[in-house]
Amino acid sequence: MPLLEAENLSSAYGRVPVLSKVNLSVNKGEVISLIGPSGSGKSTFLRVLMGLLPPTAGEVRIDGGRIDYRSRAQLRAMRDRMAIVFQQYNLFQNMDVLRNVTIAPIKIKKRPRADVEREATALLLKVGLAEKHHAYPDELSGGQQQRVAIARALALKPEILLLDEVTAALDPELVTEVLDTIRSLASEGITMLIVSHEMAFVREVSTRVVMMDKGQVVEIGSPAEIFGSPKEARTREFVGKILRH
Ligand SMILES: Nc1ncnc2c1ncn2[C@@H]1O[C@H](COP(=O)(O)OP(=O)(O)OP(=O)(O)O)[C@@H](O)[C@H]1O
Repeated sequence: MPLLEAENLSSAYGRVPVLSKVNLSVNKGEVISLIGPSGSGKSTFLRVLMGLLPPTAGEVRIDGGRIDYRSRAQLRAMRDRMAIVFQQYNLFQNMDVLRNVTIAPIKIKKRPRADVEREATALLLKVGLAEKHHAYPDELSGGQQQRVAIARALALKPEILLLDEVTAALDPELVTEVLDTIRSLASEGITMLIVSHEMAFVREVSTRVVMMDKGQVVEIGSPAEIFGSPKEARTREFVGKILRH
């Protein structure tokens, strides 16, 4: 059974429709990338999956169970199984790196500090920041801050990690270090949904690629299919434009 499914999922900001009948199923261990033109609804799709925006039609299922977006308990349970990292890393400026990573598991999940700090140390090593436990965000580069944000998300032990254009705000020379971190998470088998404009990276790391346009899923395929022999004209056009860049 898929870990996460969206079936005929539609959503809107107020009266403006943004997602229209989106279907996707995500199996455990998959790395699925969402691509498509600006404004095609990729971020909105992640927001609905994270429970930040309700569907207007259709449904989301986790382990086969339909999420009732009117139930606070169900939303909380859903968010407990996922973590999202945004383009803006939004670290707590008045806390050092270790505290940024440990605060939610300690304060919200009420887990023992010693366990959480031990895990955080391992996570900071994994994202290449073992030396930076006691640095403050303003002492770090954008790439380092984004890696702290990824460690902070992983500290919540999500079953699915959602990454929303996490390298888009970074200077080009800092993008690689963040992509390297994501690549190593992918090789560990963490289930991920990625929105990214880094097409070479998407092609390399994804198990499947979802092409979106105007709030709809246009095509889903392997990276080789989507980038090498897309079936749909809109995919061909988008991929062609991007690859010519
Ligand atoms: N908070 C909001 N309120 C109203 N409309 C919004 C809001 N956020 C996004 N939109 C609109 O919803 C549509 C889809 O936006 P979304 O951010 O999901 O697209 P995207 O594919 O992620 O684009 P990008 O690659 O530029 O981030 C766009 O037309 C956008 O203007």
